[in-house]
Amino acid sequence: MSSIFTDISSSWSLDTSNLTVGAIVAGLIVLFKLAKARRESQGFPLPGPTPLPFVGNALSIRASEPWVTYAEWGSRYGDIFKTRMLSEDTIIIHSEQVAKTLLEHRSSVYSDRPHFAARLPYGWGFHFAWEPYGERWRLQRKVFHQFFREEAALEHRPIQLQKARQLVLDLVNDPDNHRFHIQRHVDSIIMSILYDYELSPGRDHFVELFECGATIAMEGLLPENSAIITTFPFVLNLPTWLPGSRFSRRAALSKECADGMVSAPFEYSRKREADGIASSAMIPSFLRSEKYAKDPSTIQLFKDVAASGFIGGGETSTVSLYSFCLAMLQNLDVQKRAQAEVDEVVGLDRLPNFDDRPHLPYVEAVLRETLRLYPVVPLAVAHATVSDDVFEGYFIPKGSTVVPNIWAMLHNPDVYPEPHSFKPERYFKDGKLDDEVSTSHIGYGFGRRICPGRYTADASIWVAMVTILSTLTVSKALDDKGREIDVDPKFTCGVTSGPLPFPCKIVPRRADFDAEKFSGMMKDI
Ligand code: HEM
Repeated sequence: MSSIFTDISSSWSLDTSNLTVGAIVAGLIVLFKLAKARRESQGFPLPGPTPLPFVGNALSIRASEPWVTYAEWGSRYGDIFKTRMLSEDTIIIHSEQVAKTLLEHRSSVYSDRPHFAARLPYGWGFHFAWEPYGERWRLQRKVFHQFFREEAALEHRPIQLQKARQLVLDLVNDPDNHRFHIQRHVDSIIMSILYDYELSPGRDHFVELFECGATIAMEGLLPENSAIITTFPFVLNLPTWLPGSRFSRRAALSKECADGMVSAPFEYSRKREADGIASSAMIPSFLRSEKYAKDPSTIQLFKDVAASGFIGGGETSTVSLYSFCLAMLQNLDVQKRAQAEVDEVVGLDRLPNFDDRPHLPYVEAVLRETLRLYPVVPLAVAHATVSDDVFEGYFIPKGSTVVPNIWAMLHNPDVYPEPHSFKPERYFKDGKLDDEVSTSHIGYGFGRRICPGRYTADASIWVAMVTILSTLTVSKALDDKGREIDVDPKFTCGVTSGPLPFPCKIVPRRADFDAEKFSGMMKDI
């Protein structure tokens, strides 16, 4: 009897607790829906292409140039719209004006980064481009700023000048490997500034480490792969021997490379410092500061920031210079006019330097047009919101991924008539450079996340360009019958985009301009 009673009472109490739990859950759902409805009633949902079940809009996006698809959608749906990749929504900003309003004027809301599920498993916690908006990011940016802000970047000029001249010498000696020399030139600048490290001849082992880390990590950080990893996080934990375990295998390899690239060049600087070799580069300067250089968390901070600098600055500046070569090859008239300006201002007996810059407006316009026609980071780095927002009646929820389509902004025919043509003249009004026209600096992004390496990038690219213009001619390569090979450029697609290797001929502009004469001219630095 008592056991029956106990059974009944326990089953009754079970029912009661079931009911209670059910009521709480139902109450929570109602509350959640009410809260969501209240939030959403603050504004309308954003327009955008209708997503298909499961895949969203993924199948309609041009895989090799997603920014072109987004530009077409921008013309249809307006300056801000929403698209969906698998289960992830992304807000695309189509116009510069909206980008400035949201990412700059409301930067306290729009300066976060989306959560990339691949970031930590791929070993990329070090890179502050993907660090969430918060105290750690602020510290990283502050450290970086000390060495790369506008005035500090002036200190890099002797290195940039010397490396630009070395680049020309390398191109004279070995023109066929132009892509390699451009990349090496950019890497050598950034490694000098960060670690006071001179690249070894040929392939350099630190650079190889960075390349290995970046190549694998970029795969994981690509939006489509990131969407797969976010939607099916278990793919990162599959045993590496299982078929289909590609993501977990790549993550393990990526982490190994990332750990190496953060530590190895730092240890190189540490050893040189211990050997008493003085340098004003970023890491050696840090190692000399008694106050900070013994604290493990500060050491890690500097290691991470320096590696972020190499990753942020290597590929981007290389791609810009390579795009410049492509533009010169395809626009010989522009190249001739820029060369004539350099000859007139600099003369034929010396090489250009930074003091010449204000006197070379056409070269300046060539630089702007290169960064406009070939934006290196066409979709910037995605921003994210830290709180709900309403913009022109549209509701933008907290945690939204927000992507400025820099490519669309720089190809807007209302601002840049004939946007697909290379026309430096567009920046002139009444014979003078007109700063009103130029918004090509938006290639460096927006607001609190704007590229902190932009002053260094701008100076590195300018001095390399002007040194090439003063000494070399870039033109179409010839086939074995002596006919010019036309170039139909193809572009890479990732976080950065730039020309795939193309044939080209690089020759000294004057017959007497050989490596020996050139080496002599380099001595005026
Ligand atoms: C042509 C050259 C370059 C271009 C076009 C470029 C472009 C960009 C863009 C579009 C962003 C994202 C901005 C945003 O989120 O709105 C960015 C971020 C960044 N760039 Fe650059 N960049 C260049 C060169 C450099 C150089 C030389 C360095 C280092 C010396 C560098 C370091 C960084 C870093 C660390 C970030 C992350 C900033 C953050 O999230 O707070 N970049 N860059």
